[in-house]
Amino acid sequence: MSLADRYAFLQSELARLEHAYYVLDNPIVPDSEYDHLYRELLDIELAHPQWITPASLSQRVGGSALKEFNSVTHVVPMLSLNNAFEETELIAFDRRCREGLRISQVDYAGELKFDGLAISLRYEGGILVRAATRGDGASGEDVTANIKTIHAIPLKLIGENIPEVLEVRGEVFMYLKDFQKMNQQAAARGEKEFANPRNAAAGSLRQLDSKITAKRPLSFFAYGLGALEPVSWLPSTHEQLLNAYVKLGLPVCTERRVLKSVEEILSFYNEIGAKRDALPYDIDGVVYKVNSFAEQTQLGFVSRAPRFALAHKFPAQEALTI
Ligand SMILES: NC(=O)n1nc(-c2ccco2)nc1N
Repeated sequence: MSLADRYAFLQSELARLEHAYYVLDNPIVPDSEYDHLYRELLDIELAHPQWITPASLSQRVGGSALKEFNSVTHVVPMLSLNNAFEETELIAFDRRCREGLRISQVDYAGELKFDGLAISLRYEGGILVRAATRGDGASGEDVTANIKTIHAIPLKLIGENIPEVLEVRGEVFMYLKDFQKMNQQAAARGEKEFANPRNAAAGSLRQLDSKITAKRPLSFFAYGLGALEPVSWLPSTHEQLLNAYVKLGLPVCTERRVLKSVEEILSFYNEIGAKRDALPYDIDGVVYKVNSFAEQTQLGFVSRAPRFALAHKFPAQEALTI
């Protein structure tokens, strides 16, 4: 095998090992084996810097610190969700959808509402080229260098069905165990501790020096779509979109299912509410989205929030005395 072939093998093998560890939560090799291969990759790049591409795993830890964040316009606005707190609001939501669509039954995609930071990832030709915060929904901050440090986010999409342009929307968050460990280490060093995982994620993404972000245990779940070319790539439903994301190597939470009635919506809400304290990350509710994209388009948006989606919030968790 030539050195160039060895380099190509290392790139794909390290990406495969990362995907198994950070996306499937299923390590294939011990950390020492991963570190050994990674060091070999760095040695080859030292000898052949002209071979380095933006998708090389060595590019996860960026270069020098930024002076400021550039602004990014969201061609497809990043919308917020209308909130519901009471069962009556759910029933009204389902009725509005059925009446708006003039049908008697609507399928909803039910998923968790992660309590982190909404982010838009832009992939061109399957390569991660830009990442931006939600901002005011119309424009956000370019946090590409910081996002590239998150091992759960692939620098390169995998599989045969990769669209030319794909903007993946999702949430950057911190697992509770990683958050607690980070705070313990900060306390041991006499440094500031974060109040909660959401603040820790937000503070980590706001770093102008991505070397600091690289030290923070951030993760990501995909749950939405922004720009897409060609639009023919889009499957018919939200559920199928998330299944396609899994095939592209993106992390998608498995705690999701199609709900076919208000009764099923309520049992999903109650089931998640009952296991909320046992989840490995913070959530502040569940989200229902009309599953069919054709029906979503028919329902459209009111002001800044979609008519076709609703967040159903849980009561605020009593402050944990850590
Ligand atoms: N925060 C969160 O988990 N979200 N947020 C959305 C969303 C926001 C706008 C459209 O979809 N979906 C999920 N699961």
